[in-house]
Amino acid sequence: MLPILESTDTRALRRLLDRTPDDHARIEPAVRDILGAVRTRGDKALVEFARKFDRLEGPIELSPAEIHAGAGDCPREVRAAIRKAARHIRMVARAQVPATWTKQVAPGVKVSQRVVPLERVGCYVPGGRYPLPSSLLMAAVTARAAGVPEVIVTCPRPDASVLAAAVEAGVDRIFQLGGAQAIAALAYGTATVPRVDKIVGPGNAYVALAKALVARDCAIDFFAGPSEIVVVASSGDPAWIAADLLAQAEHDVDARALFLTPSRRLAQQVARAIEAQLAGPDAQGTPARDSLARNGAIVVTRTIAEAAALANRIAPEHLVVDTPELGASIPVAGSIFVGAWTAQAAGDYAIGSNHVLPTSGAARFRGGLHAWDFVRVSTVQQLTKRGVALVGPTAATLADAEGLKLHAASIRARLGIAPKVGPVKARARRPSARSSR
Ligand SMILES: NC(=O)c1ccc[n+]([C@@H]2O[C@H](COP(=O)([O-])OP(=O)(O)OC[C@H]3O[C@@H](n4cnc5c(N)ncnc54)[C@H](O)[C@@H]3O)[C@@H](O)[C@H]2O)c1
Ligand SMILES: N[C@H](CO)Cc1c[nH]c[nH+]1
Ligand SMILES: [Zn+2]
Repeated sequence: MLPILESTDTRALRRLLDRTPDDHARIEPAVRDILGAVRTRGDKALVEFARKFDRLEGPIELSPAEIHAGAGDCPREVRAAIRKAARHIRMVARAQVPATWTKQVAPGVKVSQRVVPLERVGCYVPGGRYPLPSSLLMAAVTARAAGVPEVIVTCPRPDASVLAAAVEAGVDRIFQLGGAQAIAALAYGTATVPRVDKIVGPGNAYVALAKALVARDCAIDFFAGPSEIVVVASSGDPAWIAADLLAQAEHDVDARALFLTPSRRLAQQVARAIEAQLAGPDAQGTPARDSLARNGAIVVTRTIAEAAALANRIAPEHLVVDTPELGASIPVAGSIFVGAWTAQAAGDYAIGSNHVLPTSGAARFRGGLHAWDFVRVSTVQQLTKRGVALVGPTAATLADAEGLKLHAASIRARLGIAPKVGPVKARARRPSARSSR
């Protein structure tokens, strides 16, 4: 039975909150070794790791013919679902693309926002335990909606559904690579795998940590590791709450599922519902029981406000609440699911919102994958003679205040104030083409 903790039990609570489900320190040396090996030995190391961890047979890259043939093996109803989910994700992603605009700051002073897609992105698609075509759609459809011309996918074991999703999203190349080795290949490039501008997508602890370690050399989206869910509610159907918790626990033994409630009765009902559902056929052979035993809990709080404050401290990937007001009172979460009808797992697939989300507290500083992850937003500025006359003196005064005389001079030159010059030293005469003529 899932433990029911009291929020007044500060020791137990601290153990729960301080817990890092994906134990970075334990795996970091192995991840660093893999990154180093791929950096120095390229494809040779890639093939060794892919054979060792993912039983790769055949070449690393799938040909376009193999991709299309594989996609054709995907059942028709799954392909239709992929198409519909992609349509929703595309709709949301298109609405997210930042706008270009021009602002006349003052007469002759123009500032524009320019939005240019990244040139080549790498989407990591998990495939260790389950094939996740939905993760491919979330990353690649969004990249395409933002206008990225070259979209590359790595996936340790792409099955027919992943290949069908790749065709739907218009992916350019697929490499059968997983784990830290796939991340190293995308970040540094090898003879076979081209280096990308940015790596996006979720994965297990090895993948998420590898992304964090290459972030010095290659842009990444954010830390998107093992799944997390925090349900905060004082009312609701215990079986539905239990089902939402179990759904995320199903992903990984490192996944984390918590239920925070001021209602002791609901806490007990949810604990019983979890036990009943774990005994059912769908839960057999999944990591859900182990995941809950390691990282799951139900916490009975004194008030709903205390539960909300606790959730906010956790900064969960998925936050599920029973009312919109409660959702609004918890600003720190990757993605928020409101009301009993909003099955959180529907958002994993088909609502259109992105399921690639920050974990391990990364929701403190950002939300999920977004069209702006795939574009460069820069400003373009242009002054006329009148414009420089308007802003130039202000800029030059600030440059003087900073002691940056050459900054000031470069501006005043445009205001008709010639830069100060000193005596020019006579250069030693060297025989030159001109003097020898
Ligand atoms: N945060 C999000 O947005 C989000 C979305 C979807 C899935 N997820 C998470 O993605 C993860 C998917 O995990 P997965 O394992 O099924 O697939 P995965 O593709 O992420 O990881 C599989 C790879 O891990 C590597 N690996 C496994 N054991 C290793 C070891 N001992 N040493 C070195 N490398 C090793 C292998 O190379 C293998 O290819 C889950 O944790 C799930 O919760 C997160
Ligand atoms: N829940 C995952 C994000 O943590 C996304 C996913 C993909 N497939 C099923 N679920
Ligand atoms: Zn999920």
